[in-house]
Amino acid sequence: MKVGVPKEIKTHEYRVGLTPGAVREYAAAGHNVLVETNAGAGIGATDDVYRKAGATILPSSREVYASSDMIVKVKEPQPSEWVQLRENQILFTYLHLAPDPDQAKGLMKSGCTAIAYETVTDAHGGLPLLAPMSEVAGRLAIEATGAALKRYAGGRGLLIGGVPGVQPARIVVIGGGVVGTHAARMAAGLGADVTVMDRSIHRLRKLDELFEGRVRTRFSTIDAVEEEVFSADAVIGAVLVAGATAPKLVSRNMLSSMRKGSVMVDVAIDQGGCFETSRPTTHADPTYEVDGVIHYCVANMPGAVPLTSSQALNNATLPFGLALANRGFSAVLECPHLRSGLNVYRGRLTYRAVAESLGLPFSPIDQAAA
Ligand SMILES: NC(=O)C1=CN([C@@H]2O[C@H](COP(=O)(O)OP(=O)(O)OC[C@H]3O[C@@H](n4cnc5c(N)ncnc54)[C@H](O)[C@@H]3O)[C@@H](O)[C@H]2O)C=CC1
Ligand SMILES: CC(=O)C(=O)O
Ligand SMILES: [Mg+2]
Repeated sequence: MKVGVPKEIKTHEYRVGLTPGAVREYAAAGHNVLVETNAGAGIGATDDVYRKAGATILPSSREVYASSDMIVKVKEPQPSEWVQLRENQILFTYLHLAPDPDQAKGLMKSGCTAIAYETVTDAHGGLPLLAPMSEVAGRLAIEATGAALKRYAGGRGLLIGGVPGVQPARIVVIGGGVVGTHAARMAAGLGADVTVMDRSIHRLRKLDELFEGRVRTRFSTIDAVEEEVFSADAVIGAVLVAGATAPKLVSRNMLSSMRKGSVMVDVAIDQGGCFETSRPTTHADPTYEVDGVIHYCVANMPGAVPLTSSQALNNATLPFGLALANRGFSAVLECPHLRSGLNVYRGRLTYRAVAESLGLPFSPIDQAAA
């Protein structure tokens, strides 16, 4: 199969769909990998490094889209990319369609077969292609918190861990999955006073065992969220209902009872965000203020550390990408985990939570592919 890797064009997105190491694996399996010139610049991988790994370098994304049977990316295609996708072409990347009707319609119109990393499943009930970037984003969320809490950035002027004799920051993490666990680990490691909230008692039990008393856990009800948020110096939004728009757990009204200069980091922003006042921001201008509360809502946080992130992402995507390259659409029909990844097929939405969030018709894959 011809596998295309365009350069990412989202603002400050430095990751790349296939690292040179992954290209070597595809080439060894007999595939022809077409890489846009400079696609690996953000991770310091030159065109020559890609050539040595077995890739053919093409001068622009136009040639890559025109010549490839499958496109492997990181971020959702931008409008200039929707129009280059076509029927029978496989798109393998993050999509986050639920809060993005234009993207969904763009992909439907293209006729392509779009598999979203974030809804591919594994045998343990996890999301193996979301997990590595959630690990990165969870850890970065605490770095973002530390930066935003600084006085010159508009924050309260608190050091996350305090110092002996002075209390640390109170950090509340809503959602105790992968992002939440990694945020809690970083925050506790810095000496913060950390509470993780979740609707899953199973997750709370796991976290209680994992952190051995260094992190408090709390079942997430409306009352409990209110109480925790009002006394927090920072709130991390880390909830997910796979494929669907994130539930809004912190309302605009609640902000007026929060401390001025406190910080809200909405990692769930790529699914629309779990705070009513969240709107997507970029690494170029990551924060804004509402009612004296600093908001950080960058939708591609791992793009800031592309060396770590591209490697971690490729480790996870490689077996699925190779299955797609080896068997084409049959891999989707045969593998239940890739099947869960299918969001758009020949103009139809094939993921129920996405269709419901967008208020558009849902077509089960068997019906869409019949
Ligand atoms: N902004 C960025 O750059 C990135 C954003 N993300 C996003 O972060 C979010 C979280 O991802 P993961 O941690 O991997 O998901 P996950 O599925 O591992 O964890 C989500 C947790 O939220 C909990 N939850 C669901 N509804 C809840 C509610 N109403 N109240 C409290 N808890 C609730 C679930 O029980 C689960 O434990 C996703 O939207 C993901 O796309 C992930 C990576 C990068
Ligand atoms: C998960 C995601 O949206 C990202 O890594 O940018
Ligand atoms: Mg994102």
